[in-house]
Amino acid sequence: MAPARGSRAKAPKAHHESARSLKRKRGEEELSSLIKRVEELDLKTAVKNFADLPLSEPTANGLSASHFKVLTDIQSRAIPHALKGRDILGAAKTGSGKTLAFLIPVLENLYRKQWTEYDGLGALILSPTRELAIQIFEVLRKVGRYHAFSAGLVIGGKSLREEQDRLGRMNILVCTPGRMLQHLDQTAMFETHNLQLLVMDEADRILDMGFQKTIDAILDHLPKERQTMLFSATQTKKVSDLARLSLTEPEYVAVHESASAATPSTLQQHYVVTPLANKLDTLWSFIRSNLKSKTVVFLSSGKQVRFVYESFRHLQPGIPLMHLHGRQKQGGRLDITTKFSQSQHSVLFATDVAARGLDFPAVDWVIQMDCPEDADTYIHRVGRTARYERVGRAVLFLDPSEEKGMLKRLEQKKVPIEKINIKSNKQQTIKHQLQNMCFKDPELKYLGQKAFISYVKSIYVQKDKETFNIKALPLEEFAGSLGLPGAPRIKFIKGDDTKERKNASWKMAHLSSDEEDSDDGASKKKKKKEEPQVRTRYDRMFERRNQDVLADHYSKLINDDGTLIATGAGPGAGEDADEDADFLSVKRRFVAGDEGLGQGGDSDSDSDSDSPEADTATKKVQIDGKEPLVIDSKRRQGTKLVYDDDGNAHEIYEMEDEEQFKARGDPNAQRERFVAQESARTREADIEDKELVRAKKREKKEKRRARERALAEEAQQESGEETGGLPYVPFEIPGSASESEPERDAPRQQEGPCLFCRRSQRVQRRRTSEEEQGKAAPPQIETLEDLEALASGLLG
Ligand SMILES: Nc1ncnc2c1ncn2[C@@H]1O[C@H](COP(=O)(O)OP(=O)(O)OP(=O)(O)O)[C@@H](O)[C@H]1O
Repeated sequence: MAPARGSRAKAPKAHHESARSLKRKRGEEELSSLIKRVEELDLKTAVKNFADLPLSEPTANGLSASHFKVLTDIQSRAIPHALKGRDILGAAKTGSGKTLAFLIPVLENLYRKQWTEYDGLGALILSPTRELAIQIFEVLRKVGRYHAFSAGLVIGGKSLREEQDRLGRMNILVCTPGRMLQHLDQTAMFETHNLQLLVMDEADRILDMGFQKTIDAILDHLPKERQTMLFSATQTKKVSDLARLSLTEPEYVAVHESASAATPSTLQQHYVVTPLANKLDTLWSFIRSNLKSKTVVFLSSGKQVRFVYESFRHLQPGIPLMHLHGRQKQGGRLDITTKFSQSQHSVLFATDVAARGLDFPAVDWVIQMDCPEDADTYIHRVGRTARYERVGRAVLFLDPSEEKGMLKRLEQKKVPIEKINIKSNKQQTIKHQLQNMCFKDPELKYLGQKAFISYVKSIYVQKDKETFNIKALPLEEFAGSLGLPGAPRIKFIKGDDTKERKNASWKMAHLSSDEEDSDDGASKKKKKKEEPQVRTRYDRMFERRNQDVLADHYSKLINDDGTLIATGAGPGAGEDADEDADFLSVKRRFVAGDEGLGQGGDSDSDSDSDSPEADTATKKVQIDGKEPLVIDSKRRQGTKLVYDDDGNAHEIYEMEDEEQFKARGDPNAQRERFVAQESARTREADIEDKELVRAKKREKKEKRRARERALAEEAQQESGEETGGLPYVPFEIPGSASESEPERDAPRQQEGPCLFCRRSQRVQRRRTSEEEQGKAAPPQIETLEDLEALASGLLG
């Protein structure tokens, strides 16, 4: 008998459905088996290989595709506890693999809970710096590539609006604290009530005073019932911190606690005693003798970094130089970290923004030109070399006054360090070249002055007075070593604010300007408020360069009458002066013979600058030893001059000899003729001007149209990609290796982003198979935009 109509069509559908339910069943069985294996995991037996851990298929595949096979000590000790949902306090030496120790549990614990986009934010990973957040995100992308979770990077640098749109659908976020709090406070659709895991990398830094308020505010937004994991090479065990985090019976995993040293055994550590005034020479000599190395040089502030970088660049040591500090633009910072990572031989001058967590491959040397504020900072800085079983060398430069105190601190923290001497035949001096360069280049001199001030400031605010003694430092010689003709004068303010600053951690004070995340916004606002409202063009000119940091040397050239030029010193004196006036005020002294900007006089009172009278004061400027030029701002009225072919200046209308004028005829007729001529000239000029305005408008319009056309084309291309392009997706939906496999999350794939996910899976599968066959390399992330595009692309 022939089958009834329609039954033939129904048969494959029924078959398909039963295959699907079979697969779903198999998926469920695998999941419950995984859950059981985790429950039964024996915490006493050390796990050696990732293959021996109860891990989901997507994580296992991600690890093997990233060539991770054997666990490091911290991973083997921490991951089993973390898989069971325990709170973790993880401490292990630098470069020992802490990142995977928290990323694997994050992926696995969400996977076992069958986390989907509808469940919202499942895990929050906090990093103290943007660079580290980016690095963590990249590792997450690598090992999590076969998972279906959406992951995002929230580190600022983009408009809040752009990030807001995506946040609501993220499962895992890697972020810096400041930006995170901004979203928690301002993004309406951003819910955190479901959060399962909170991770703090470099936890001791995140929990220290610099971030205290921000972290407390973030914690207020998070549910108390959650798993919390803290990791650092210098872990906090402070009870108060643990209480703040509501940890429940945390497992303290400190793998190297009983080790004889707090630093990797493959790291050779030395120090040289080099007087402050010789440090630059020593650094230069070191770089010149290590042109085939990769070196990170740590300095105490962004201004120091800029000065050393710029001056060494002028001197051309014969090796690529790079610099990294918190004041650089985000894109630039990422470029530099990428370039340095890829370089074989180069020198990176950096502030402590690069001290923690950054995993630059194959760094040979870490040089600490400026003494670190404490032993923990030392440990993190040297940790940029000798990572994961590689060898590395570190040298600390110490002024004789710092030697005793610092060695004591290092010994207390179990840091083995040996003294070495500089070979005298290798020591070169660049003092004279620097002086010459600073003399010729006011910009460089300005940087040198700023570097000097920021260094002195950094020493002044140090808490450890046993190591840092500002009175013992030869500041005049130090200024000379930077190429400056004398030490910029600095006056230390006594008062409540200074006291507060003195008691604060230097790192905090320093990082507040270096890191986007520090909460220095309020103080910036305050400074803005204090700016004097009326400032003349001359005030601004004088503030622009060199005026706030002038030396004794210059003051000797000032006239005996000591005529004072009062300008906006103190809180209102422009951005840079603001910073220095935070707790140090710079005595203003105007300079004679200072690259054409010389002035005379001395300002004894900072309040001079704040008073509006300062703007109308008489200014006396002396240029290259010539007679002082007196500028009375009350009578400052410009005269327009024209120059003839010989370069002589004339007023526009100069008086003619009266007799000659009368000889030319009736004065009234001459006047009328003159007026008529001038009116005709004005009309002509008017027509030209109007034509010019029209041409400019046309040009503007053209440009706008071109922009619109480009945007339209871009949009077209984008929509083309939506249907046929290859968007890259970091994570794959588990269990979807073939279309016929059960689709655990089938319903969600039918809506909005799910369509994208399915296509992405195909793309990802294609890429993966290509990668496996060695046909295609994983896409290179070159800019922050690439990286952010990954996160946004994932969410469609
Ligand atoms: N199991 C592993 N097998 C091989 N390499 C690993 C393993 N785990 C981590 N690594 C590698 O070791 C290096 C250091 O890892 P990671 O950056 O996680 O160290 P860390 O302990 O967080 O260092 P820091 O304290 O400086 O932040 C990285 O290059 C990483 O790829």
